[in-house]
Amino acid sequence: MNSILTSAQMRLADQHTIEVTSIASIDLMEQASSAFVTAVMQLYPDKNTSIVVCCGTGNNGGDGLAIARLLQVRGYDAITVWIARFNSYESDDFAFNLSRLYHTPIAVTEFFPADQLPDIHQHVVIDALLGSGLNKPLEGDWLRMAQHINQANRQTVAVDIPSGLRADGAIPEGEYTVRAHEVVTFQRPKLSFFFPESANSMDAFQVVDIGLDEDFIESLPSDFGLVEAADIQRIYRKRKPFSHKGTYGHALIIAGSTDTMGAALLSCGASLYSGAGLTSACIPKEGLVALNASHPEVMYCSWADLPYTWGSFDAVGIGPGLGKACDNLPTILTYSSKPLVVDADALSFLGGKTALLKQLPLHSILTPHMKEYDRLFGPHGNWWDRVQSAREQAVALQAIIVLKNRYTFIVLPDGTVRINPTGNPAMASGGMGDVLTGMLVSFLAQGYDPQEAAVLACYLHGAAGNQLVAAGMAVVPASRLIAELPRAIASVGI
Ligand SMILES: NC(=O)C1=CN([C@@H]2O[C@H](COP(=O)(O)OP(=O)(O)OC[C@H]3O[C@@H](n4cnc5c(N)ncnc54)[C@H](O)[C@@H]3O)[C@@H](O)[C@H]2O)[C@H](O)CC1
Ligand SMILES: [K+]
Repeated sequence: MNSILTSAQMRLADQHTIEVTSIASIDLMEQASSAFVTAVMQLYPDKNTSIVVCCGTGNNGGDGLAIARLLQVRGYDAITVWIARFNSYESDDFAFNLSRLYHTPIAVTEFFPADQLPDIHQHVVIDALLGSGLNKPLEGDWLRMAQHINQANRQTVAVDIPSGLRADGAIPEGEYTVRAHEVVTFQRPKLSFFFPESANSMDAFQVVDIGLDEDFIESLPSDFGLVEAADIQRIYRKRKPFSHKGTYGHALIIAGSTDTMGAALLSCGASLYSGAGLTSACIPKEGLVALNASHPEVMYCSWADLPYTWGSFDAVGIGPGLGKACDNLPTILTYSSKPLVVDADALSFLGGKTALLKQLPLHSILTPHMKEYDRLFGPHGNWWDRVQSAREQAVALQAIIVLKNRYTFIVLPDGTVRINPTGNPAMASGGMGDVLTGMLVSFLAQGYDPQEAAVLACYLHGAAGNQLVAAGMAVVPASRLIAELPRAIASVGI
């Protein structure tokens, strides 16, 4: 897992690296700028590309000055530098890099107020106004400069973070920032990149290594970690050579109603294709023909039989398309001390029912999207607050909350958060959540503990979607994703 640091922790890592590896801070800036330039050269290989580097006077601006010089050294000869001199502050490394720049042919223009800014005719803008040192919203000259950059509508690449975007904490609605097509960020992604509100500030980001001490970074306590392929390799257990259906558990999906049988079928299919030894469906009888036609391997279990058969299931998921039958949830909760996967209609049913929520078996997995989450635990004005609330609820309920989005937040019972990086907009369509539920139940049935199952299911769900997009699909329907799951699993190990 790649821990994600707050801006204060990033500064610590910066200072630590300077002290322990005895690298001077100006040289660390040079390393960061060099890594940035390598990324820019890949984005814009044509050395005739005209570029304006807009610099503040702190270390983000210092990076900008070094980037301009290094680009010129590497053959880019249409470089212009603008400096936003909106106050008297300048960092030492900014000042040093400015003195270096005067030995180059690069044109430097300093702007005192921001109202004399010339039109931007360059092809690319490099945004080095403000970085992780941001401590208040953009206003006055800074705001005008950011507006000027955005109105020019050029290819914009931000250094470390779009100017005006905070690295962590709530992003207030309408907060103005430079809008970057690409952010080349140093050493670790910033937490705010994973929050939907950052979509107003950036299209994409890439992380470049600038040589900070990785051991130190990983030793810092962090509440947020980014799931990596290596985590999945560690969690995933290959199927055993002498094994049979009993080895991989029995999953039960309680789902579907006359009008919403598809949700049940998708969950059952996902359980089957994620490798559960057996999958049973507790669905209305009207769904049997469809179930047999779509997934003949899946068995049927009636509501009446549930009390007697309950003990034979290794894992149970409840909710997709369940409709009115959610009324049975309180009874179901009396059957089991095994963790449940609770999704969709079952989550809506639990909304406001605090006593019932507390009866959920320990380490149950709740899989709300934003609206379901707010229905469960009350409205939230922004994603930061929602995630903080999910951390409190996960601790209080000793549950795992899988808060679904472009980057799904997997909130663990100790209050820490794993951020899932896989998935893509081609997957944004109905039924995807039902598939995730089936996968979660399947991995639980196979003996993964709930935290492992949550990380594994979210990652492979997105990975399957990514594989289909890589194979040329612009849109990925949920039923197609199911068929891809075995291949996504195979990419981890057979
Ligand atoms: N992480 C690392 O190890 C490295 C980071 N580098 C770069 O350094 C910046 C952070 O630099 P810093 O000097 O701390 O802050 P900024 O340049 O972001 O800001 C300068 C200064 O501006 C003031 N300020 C903050 N917010 C506002 C505002 N809204 N309006 C006006 N003024 C504002 C405040 O006083 C700040 O101190 C990081 O992003 C990287 O780009 C290193 O170069 C390499 C190592
Ligand atoms: K910036």
